[in-house]
Amino acid sequence: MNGAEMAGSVAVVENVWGEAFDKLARTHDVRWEPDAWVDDDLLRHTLSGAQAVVVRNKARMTAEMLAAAPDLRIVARAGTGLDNIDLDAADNAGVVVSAALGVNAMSVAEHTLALALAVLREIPAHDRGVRNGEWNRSSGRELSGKTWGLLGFGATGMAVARVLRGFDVRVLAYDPYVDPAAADVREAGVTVTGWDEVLGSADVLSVHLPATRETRHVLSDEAFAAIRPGAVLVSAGRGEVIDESALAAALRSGTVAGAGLDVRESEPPGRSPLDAHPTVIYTPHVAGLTVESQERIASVLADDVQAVLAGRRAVNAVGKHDLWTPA
Ligand SMILES: NC(=O)c1ccc[n+]([C@@H]2O[C@H](COP(=O)([O-])OP(=O)(O)OC[C@H]3O[C@@H](n4cnc5c(N)ncnc54)[C@H](O)[C@@H]3O)[C@@H](O)[C@H]2O)c1
Ligand SMILES: O=C(O)[C@H](O)CS(=O)(=O)O
Repeated sequence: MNGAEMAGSVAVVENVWGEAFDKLARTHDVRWEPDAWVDDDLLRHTLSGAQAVVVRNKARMTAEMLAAAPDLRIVARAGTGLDNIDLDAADNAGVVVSAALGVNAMSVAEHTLALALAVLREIPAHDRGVRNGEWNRSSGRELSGKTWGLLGFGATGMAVARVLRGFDVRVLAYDPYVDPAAADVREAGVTVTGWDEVLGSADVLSVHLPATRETRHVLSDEAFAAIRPGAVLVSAGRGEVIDESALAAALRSGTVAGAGLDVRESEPPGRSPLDAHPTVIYTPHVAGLTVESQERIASVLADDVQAVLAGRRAVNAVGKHDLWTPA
């Protein structure tokens, strides 16, 4: 197909991959600018004339950016968190926002378990030791028989609960927006309860909260003071939820025994007091990134982009419109 026959123009402004995106490029005029999110001017330039844009978690789709892209019909979010997209502005502009909600949840759940077990069994420290010629056979701690607390019981919290079925653990969850009587919640075998109970009971506390005005720094000095002493913390939602200075203090005092952090207050992070702590394990925001999840995400989003550009409804719309609605 030559440019004139293509079924619409698509700007890819962050690093996304998957076979379905490659297929989309055979029928649509796809402009790959994976670094365009870094600079607002470059992003604006890349969006000019685009009818669809594919973003991850960095490109800031603000009201101003949407206004600079008058041809835009759909913002396709290759992932879950929506903190970089002004949904109200997209709604007002008649633009569809499609997101792969829940599509990477099992990847996040497996990674959450991996981080918790790595902290409990001190795997990175042992690995470093053996490479340095040491043979330090100290005891780790079991997960069996313990209490796991989930902060946020949406798709990823629910997937963690599913993975935990293979372990002998009691699972508590804090999420005031879920109905404890809903069938999927009851079937998950999880007790949905209050903030204080989850904090005060959990031996492992995993965080699966989105970044919102309400969740910023909810894990503060005050919250760490309420945590069960010696708990392990895993952070797999958004870094802004945890006040990292408060976490560093909680690690120093021993309130928190160790932490597995996939997400950080700023990404990539600068040097941090957490770096010096031997029981802190980092991963670079990869909990949701697996070959399988990225293929699934590409598939659902490419379908939605194709649909909206052809005048059909998006299946994964998260805003007011599932069909482009010229403002
Ligand atoms: N580390 C990663 O790679 C990765 C991957 C996927 C998602 N995420 C992040 O994790 C977040 C959660 O993902 P998800 O798929 O479970 O999303 P989700 O929307 O399915 O679940 C989020 C849950 O948080 C709850 N919640 C919102 N505000 C709350 C509050 N103040 N207190 C308690 N609960 C609250 C909601 O009710 C919802 O049930 C996403 O928003 C995204 O930012 C990170
Ligand atoms: O929100 C998500 O889905 C994850 O944080 C992964 S990414 O899409 O933001 O990279």
